Amino acid sequence: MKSMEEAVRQILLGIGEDPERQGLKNTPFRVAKMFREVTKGYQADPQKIINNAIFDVDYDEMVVVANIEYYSLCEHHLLPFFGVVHVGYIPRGKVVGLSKIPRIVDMFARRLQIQEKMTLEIAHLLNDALDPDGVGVVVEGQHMCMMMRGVQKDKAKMITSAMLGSFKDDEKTRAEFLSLIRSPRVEAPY
Ligand SMILES: Nc1nc2c(ncn2[C@@H]2O[C@H](COP(=O)(O)OP(=O)(O)OP(=O)(O)O)[C@@H](O)[C@H]2O)c(=O)[nH]1
Ligand SMILES: [Zn+2]
Repeated sequence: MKSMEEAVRQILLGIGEDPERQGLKNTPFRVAKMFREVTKGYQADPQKIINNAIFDVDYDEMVVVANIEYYSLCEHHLLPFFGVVHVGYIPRGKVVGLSKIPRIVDMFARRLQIQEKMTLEIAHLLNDALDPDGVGVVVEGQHMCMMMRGVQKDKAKMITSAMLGSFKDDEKTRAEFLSLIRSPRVEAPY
């Protein structure tokens, strides 16, 4: 903790600032606290998040939760990337409590990430926990490291997907999922 604060102090010195001036005096403390907050997904236990909320149900049609907003940090630049996640699955006897899906998204988003890995991690956790007929995850992301620096393309959006089971093997299932998340009724807020 103290070493994180010292590291932030060094960054302030590195950019030519005066870490002792009034506005910056508490900044090393604030930044260390902020980093712990936005990376608290490392401490989360996936079993604890979902174990108590798996329910036996006969429902065997597609379940879709669209437009789950997330904020993550790219592991290359420690700058935010953010957007929405769409999750779909076809249960095989077991469903998960609705709120647990955004909690799973947050658990993986609040780490240093690349979007592809986060997409896969969400899909595999649901697949392992529910043993469903299939899982689909689509992630839309805008990356600050590409918007405010580097190539500076602020309209470019990255779209990644992970399709498992019937979402991978069955074209109709995949098409149904993609059409549900593209429906104007679930238009992304971004
Ligand atoms: N595939 C992928 N790449 C990412 C993600 N977040 C950031 N990147 C990219 O990671 C790459 C790192 O490339 P480097 O050449 O090592 O770093 P850089 O010199 O800062 O690259 P520029 O951004 O092109 O200036 C960049 O192309 C970023 O756009 C992500 O979630 N997925
Ligand atoms: Zn980056």
